[in-house]
Amino acid sequence: MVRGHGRHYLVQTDDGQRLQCVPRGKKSDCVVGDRVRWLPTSPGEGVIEGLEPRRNLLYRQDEWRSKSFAANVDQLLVLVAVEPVFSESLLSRALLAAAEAGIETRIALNKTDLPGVAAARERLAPYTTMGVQVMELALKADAAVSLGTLAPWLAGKTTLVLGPSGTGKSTLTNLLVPDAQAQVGEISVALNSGRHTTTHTQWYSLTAGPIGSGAWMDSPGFQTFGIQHIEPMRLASLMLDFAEPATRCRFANCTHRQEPSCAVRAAVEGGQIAASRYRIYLELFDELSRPPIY
Ligand SMILES: Nc1nc2c(ncn2[C@@H]2O[C@H](COP(=O)(O)OP(=O)(O)OP(=O)(O)O)[C@@H](O)[C@H]2O)c(=O)[nH]1
Ligand SMILES: [Zn+2]
Repeated sequence: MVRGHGRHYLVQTDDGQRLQCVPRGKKSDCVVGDRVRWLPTSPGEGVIEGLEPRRNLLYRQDEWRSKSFAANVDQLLVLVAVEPVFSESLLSRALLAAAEAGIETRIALNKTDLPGVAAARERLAPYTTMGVQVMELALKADAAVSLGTLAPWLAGKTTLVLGPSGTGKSTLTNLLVPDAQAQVGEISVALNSGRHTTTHTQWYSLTAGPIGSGAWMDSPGFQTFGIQHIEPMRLASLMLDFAEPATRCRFANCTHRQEPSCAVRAAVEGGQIAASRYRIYLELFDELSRPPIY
C-alpha cells in the first residue's frame, strides 16, 4: 500500500500498476508499506481482502491516539538540520521508537553549508559516540555529494524518513524520486484528498531515480512524538549509551534515578553518558510512568 486517505488506499502491484482500493468491511488498519491481498472490482479499482503479516510497524503513541508511520521498514533515516535547530528530545524519541520496533537507524544532518554546523555537530556528538551513524548532507547546496553519501546505504532497501518540518525531507524526496511531485499530484486527485503537501506518509520506488533500487517512504513532519507504548523500565535497554552500564547497577530493577551503586549515574558523572541524554531519560521515565489521563 503506497498511500492512504481515510478509507481510500492506493495499492501498487509488483509490476508497478496502481489501483484505488477500499477495505472489505468497516475496519481499516492498513498502513503504508503493508502488503495486501486484493481483488479487482473494476478497471483501476479493487477491494482489500486482507493484510500479509508485518515484519515490523513503526508508530508513535500519544496520550490519545497512535499514529502509524509505516510497516515493513528495513531502515529509518532521521533527518535533522543545522536550522531549524532540532530538538534532542524528539530525536531521542524517534530513535527509541525505532529501537523498540527493531529497525536500524541512521541520522542525517542536513544544511551543513550553514554557519551553525559546528554547534549542530556538537549536539550530535553523543549519538556518534554511542554508535549511531551520522551522515552529513547539504541537499540544496551540494546535491551530488549528498546523493553519493546516501546511495550505498539506500540501495536495495526500504527506508522511511522521519524528521521535523523544514529539515529538507521534500528536497530529499525530490532528489531521490524525480517525478515525486507529479506522483503526489496524481495521487491526491485519485484519492480525492485535495492536498499536495506531505500530509500523509507515501511510498515511492527508487528504481527510476539515481539510487536505482529500493524504496523510499516520506512522512509528514512532526512536532510531537509520544512513546507511550514503551514501558519506562525498558527505556535504558533501548538507549544505546545506557544499555551496557545499566547491566552493572547493583539492583537489577534499578531505575537509574536515586538508587545507590547505579552504574548509569556513574557513567553520567564520568562523562560517558552525555548530560543531555540523562535529562531526556529522566523526562521520559516520568512521562511514561504517569497514568494516562482519560
Ligand atoms: N541552506 C540549505 N537549505 C536547504 C538545504 N536543503 C533544503 N534547504 C531548504 O530548507 C527548506 C525546507 O526544505 P523542505 O525540503 O521543504 O523541508 P521539509 O522537511 O520537507 O519540510 P516540511 O514540508 O515542512 O515537512 C527549504 O527552503 C529548502 O530550500 C541545504 O542543504 N542547505
Ligand atoms: Zn542504575
